[in-house]
Amino acid sequence: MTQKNWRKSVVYQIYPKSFYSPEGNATGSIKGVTAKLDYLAELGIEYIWMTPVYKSPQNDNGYDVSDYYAIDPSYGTMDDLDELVREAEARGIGLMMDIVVNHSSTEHEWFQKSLAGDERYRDYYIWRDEPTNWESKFGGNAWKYDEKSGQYYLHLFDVTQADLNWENPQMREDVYEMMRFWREKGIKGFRLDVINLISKQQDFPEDDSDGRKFYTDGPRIHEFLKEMNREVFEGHDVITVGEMSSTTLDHCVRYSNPDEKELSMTFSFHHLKVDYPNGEKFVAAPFDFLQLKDIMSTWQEGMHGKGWNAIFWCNHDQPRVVSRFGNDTDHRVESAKMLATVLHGLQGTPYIYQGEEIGMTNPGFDSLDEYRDIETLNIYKLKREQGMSHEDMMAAIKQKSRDNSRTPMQWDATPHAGFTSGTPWINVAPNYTDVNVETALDDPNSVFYHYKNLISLRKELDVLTDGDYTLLTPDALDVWAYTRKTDEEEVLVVANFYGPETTYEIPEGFTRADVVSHNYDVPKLDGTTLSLRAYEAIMFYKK
Ligand SMILES: O=P(O)(O)OC[C@H]1O[C@H](O[C@H]2O[C@H](CO)[C@@H](O)[C@H](O)[C@H]2O)[C@H](O)[C@@H](O)[C@@H]1O
Repeated sequence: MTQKNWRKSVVYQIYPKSFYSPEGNATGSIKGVTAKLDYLAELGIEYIWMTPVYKSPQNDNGYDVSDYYAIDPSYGTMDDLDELVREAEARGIGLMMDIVVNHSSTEHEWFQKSLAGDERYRDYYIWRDEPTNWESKFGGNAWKYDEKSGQYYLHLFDVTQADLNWENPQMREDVYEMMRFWREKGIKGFRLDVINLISKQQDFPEDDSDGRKFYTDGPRIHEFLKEMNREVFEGHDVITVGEMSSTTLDHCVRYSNPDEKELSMTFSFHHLKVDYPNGEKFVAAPFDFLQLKDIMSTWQEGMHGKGWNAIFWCNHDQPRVVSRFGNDTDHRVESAKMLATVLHGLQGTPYIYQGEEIGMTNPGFDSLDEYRDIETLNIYKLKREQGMSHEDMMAAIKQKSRDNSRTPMQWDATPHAGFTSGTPWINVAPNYTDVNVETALDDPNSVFYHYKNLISLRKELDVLTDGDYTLLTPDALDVWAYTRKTDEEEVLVVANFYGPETTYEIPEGFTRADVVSHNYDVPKLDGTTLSLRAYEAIMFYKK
């Protein structure tokens, strides 16, 4: 696939644990992904990003890798992976692997040798005589004491996810060698987990906050990524996306500017914190629409001509977007299509998270027993100890838990949504009898076909790839309207983010005949006055 092509491509994210189990197991498998490739080809996506399937104790669902060269038996075998690569390639789909090298599992051989004081491996992790007050992103202090050596190791995530020491050149070379191994297997892309956290400030100071300023976009990050590019990517047909935790626009321009030779594109998360009052995730709260438009517009303008955004509403760490920024009760279909239109009109590479293309919703679990995620369970315990009530905490979890997106993919209306004939590892969302792939494929007006149209428009209309972005409605409390322009072409996207009907004066020159995507039958357009019904979204295109 050429450089030109990937900028017109759409990536589909698969969380294999919840995708499909043809074997009838509690968890999905690699064979389950292969079995559904025709469905993905029908949608029109060109890459699959598959979250980690390496050997792992699964404390953080595979983001705690204990062997980077082996497939976890719960997912199948290396032969299954090779088959998936081949079968995907036969359908014009490239497989992207998830590389988790900010940390490894404490069960990894490297950490076990480090723990034992092995001369080579001790320094593969970050050991200190004294801890700092840095906080783990999953709650509690980020350092764990080891009695044997009398030292502390750093874990920015779970205590079983020890941070690797990127200052050690031999460790870095081992990581690059592992990545080359996957590249040689025919992997067409790498998604790099929290990659902007790998370079820590080496004096490890105390903080007046949680410590993130001392390791986010850290002192040697660009040097490390340039080295990784030289050692693994350069001259090869692979695309790369860095997951950038709490990053800045300036850093993302550098990470993804082709001249810098670091990465193809970056994920940033600021637009998904517009429902975190005072930066607090675990509080139930409505989202701030003005802030959402402002943040996404800032990133559209700031990256244009300089870097490249990975654009997304959902992933395996986020609630379902139709429940979050749409309306998953009275207007599920309209609002799912509206959100798709707004995102797929933007510049960047769109990522669709499994089930988003059929408008899957948060499951609405009320009981803590139904949640599985390590972050959710850790934070519940911590916040309760700090005095938050069970009711407030459950309201927050119901809205924010990462498990909202991890319920099984809804394939059909049979028991467990056709995900497995066994008992799934996490409950299926109760609405699976209505919201499922089979129903969506049978309905020409479904959310699925709306996504399919948007994916094919990206391939057809160069302006969606190249055009600049202008926000037309910064202050409107309900409408998001923007244009994308090149010298030859122009796109106008207008969306009502709420239920009540509203009006918007569109720029001169667009007519009903220019509509290329719409979630209602006929636009209510009178001259330049557009009346927008609940969650109505229209994309106009003219040359
Ligand atoms: O919210 P941010 O600070 O901007 O960070 C972005 C996400 O980072 C983490 O996600 C990834 O790393 C975790 C550890 O490997 C893993 O559990 C997760 O599944 C990865 O996607 C964090 O856990 C997320 O909540 C943040 O959204």
